[in-house]
Amino acid sequence: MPTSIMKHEIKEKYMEQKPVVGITMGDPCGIGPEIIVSALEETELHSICIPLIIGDAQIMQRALDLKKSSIVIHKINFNHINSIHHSPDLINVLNISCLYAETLKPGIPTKVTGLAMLDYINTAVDLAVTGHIAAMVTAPITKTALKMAGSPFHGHTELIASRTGAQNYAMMLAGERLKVILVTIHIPLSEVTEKLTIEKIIETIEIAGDALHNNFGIKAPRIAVAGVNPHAGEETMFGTEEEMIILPAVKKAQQNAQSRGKNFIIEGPFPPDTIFYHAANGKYDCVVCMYHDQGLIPFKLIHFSDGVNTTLGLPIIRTSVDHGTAYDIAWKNLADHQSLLQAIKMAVQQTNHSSHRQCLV
Ligand SMILES: NC(=O)C1=CN([C@@H]2O[C@H](COP(=O)(O)OP(=O)(O)OC[C@H]3O[C@@H](n4cnc5c(N)ncnc54)[C@H](O)[C@@H]3O)[C@@H](O)[C@H]2O)C=CC1
Ligand SMILES: NCC(=O)COP(=O)(O)O
Repeated sequence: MPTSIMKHEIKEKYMEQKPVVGITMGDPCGIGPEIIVSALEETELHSICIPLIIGDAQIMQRALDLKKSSIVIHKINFNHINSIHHSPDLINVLNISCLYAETLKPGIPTKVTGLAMLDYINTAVDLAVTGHIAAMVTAPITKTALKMAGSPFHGHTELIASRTGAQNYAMMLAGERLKVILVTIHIPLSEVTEKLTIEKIIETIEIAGDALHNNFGIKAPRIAVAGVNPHAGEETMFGTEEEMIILPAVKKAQQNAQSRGKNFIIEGPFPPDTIFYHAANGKYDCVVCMYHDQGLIPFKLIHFSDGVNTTLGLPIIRTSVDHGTAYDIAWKNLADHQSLLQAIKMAVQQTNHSSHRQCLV
């Protein structure tokens, strides 16, 4: 057979194949299992990927019952990790825990559920690192349960970074209109200013620029850097962090971009009360935020239902819902699955854009 035809056939086959996306089940007492079922009922999802739920088959069955879904569980264990099926009528579950659905209380975190959540996340990371899945998507966990289970990590981000050995990583919340990236993540507000360093801000700006270019396909990313004080300090009247830390970081990041041939437009520090308005209206592709709520409050005002949380700077692809476990509505069939759907789509998109290993079955 001529080589050109063989190549064509191989390419055709490759195109038909879809990335396996591992979806961690999250907190069994929260909305994770039910939003996973709702997302998997969207047939469009099955045209772009093969979902593999990393969790608990019995809990997933209970979620299917809650949603009155006709999808059938295909239970997989570790020894048969490659026996994944591709059909919108079934749901592949890598059965990691055995939590006995009927004993779980919706909305009540426990050490046992915390340990299970940790297992799902660690397993997904390992599967991604070894190339068994192309990307991992996380359903929400409860940080208290993680703590009860003895984990030193505050959230997925820190845990996954540690397990993959990533040193320079950042949390980005991404939506169509607004993207924010955080210099500090899960720390008390009272510790924010002491944790801000020129190096950390430069690193976050550069992670943002690379991700906007490589993962989101933006040729010349426009990055706005927020101040931390009212009116960005206003000539040090309301704080010195802008003069002493943020402005030098912006200047150095601009120099680095120029000397490395990166087409980044980096500006700031800007007064935090107006910069999000400009970014959401198209002037910037991303706002670099000094602390968690500075970025997440404007982000969730715009993107609560369809926003995606993604960890950048990892050797694997990880996206997540932007919301938490919503204990107040858990197991009541009220939760919106749009954020999870977008997170899965973004993970697939990142497998197409990035140099991360593709996993296809
Ligand atoms: N990706 C993750 O694993 C995240 C975990 N968390 C954790 O979740 C737990 C609860 O956090 P909260 O601050 O209460 O935030 P939350 O996002 O769980 O809930 C806040 C409000 O939004 C509503 N809500 C959240 N998601 C919804 C959805 N999909 N559909 C409809 N309504 C929804 C809830 O009912 C509640 O009224 C905490 O332990 C927190 O640390 C919070 C954010 C992200
Ligand atoms: N607000 C974002 C959040 O708490 C999620 O954190 P992580 O679990 O993705 O690290």
